[in-house]
Parts: sequence; structure tokens; C-alpha cells
Amino acid sequence: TDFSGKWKMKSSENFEDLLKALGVNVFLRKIAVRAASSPAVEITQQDESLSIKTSTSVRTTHVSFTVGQSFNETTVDGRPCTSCPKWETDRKISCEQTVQKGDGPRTAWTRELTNDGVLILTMTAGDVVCTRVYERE
Ligand SMILES: C=C1C2=C(C[C@@]1(C)C/C=C/C(C)=C/C(=O)O)C(C)(C)CCC2
Repeated sequence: TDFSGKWKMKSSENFEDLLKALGVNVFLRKIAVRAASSPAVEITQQDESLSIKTSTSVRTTHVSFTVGQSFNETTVDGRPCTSCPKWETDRKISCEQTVQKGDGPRTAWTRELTNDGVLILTMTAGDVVCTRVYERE
């Protein structure tokens, strides 16, 4: 499975509920929802290593990791965490996160490449699941 490419978001659900579950205040939630409504995502993948750049007008995140190896990133609301990406299927990466300090709902993300070439990102905080669907540019 090759996630490489430039991706544009086609749909998003529960994104604000996800931020609310993480305790993000309404002011920052409104900024984040607007900024995250039109992200530019660029993924390069070499074998098991992925580099994902997610650009918005307010904040750009860049993560690089190798599936099977834990790495440091931040939760969607910006808290440092350790992430453990694993292949759930040969087309889906699941990643559990452990925040480095403090507590809060368990967070995780998954990225899946469907048979018709659509990228599905889910982000979880406790029992809230945000689902965002991307198509190649
Ligand atoms: C703009 C964002 C902002 C925040 C998070 C982020 C980065 C949300 C974007 C997420 C995306 C675009 C995810 C994806 O689609 O992969 C905060 C809550 C810290 C508040 C400030 C604005």
C-alpha cells in the first residue's frame, strides 16, 4: 500500500466534537474547525516509512515515522505524545498515542487506503471518533 500523494479533504465529521472531548475551548475550536476545513495533505512513503505534511492556514504539522516503530508527535490538540503505528491490515495503519504528561481521554488515529484509492483518517478521543475522507489531488 502506498499512501504517497497530495490529498484534499472531501468530508469530515465529528471534528469539533473531538476537540471538545479533548477540552479545547470554544474559541480555539472555532479557529481549528475553520482552519481544518481545507487542509493540504502531502504524504511520501518509502517502504514502511511515511512522512505526512498537513498544512492549514493556522498551523502546519509534519510527522515522519516508520510503521512498527514508536515516535514522538503531538495529539491533535497539540500535546506531546508517544505514538505506536502498526499495520492493522495491509491497507490500514492504526496508531495508539500516550501523552507524555497529564491525563485526558485515550487518543489514537488510523489511516486507511481504500480499494478505490480514498484515504480515510480517523482520530479518536475517548469514545468520540472523527472521520475525515481525502481524495488525491
Ligand atoms: C489548525 C489547528 C488548530 C488546532 C489543531 C489544528 C492543527 C487542527 C488541524 C487538524 C487537521 C488539519 C487534521 C488533519 O486533517 O489531518 C488547535 C486545536 C491546536 C487550535 C489552533 C488551531
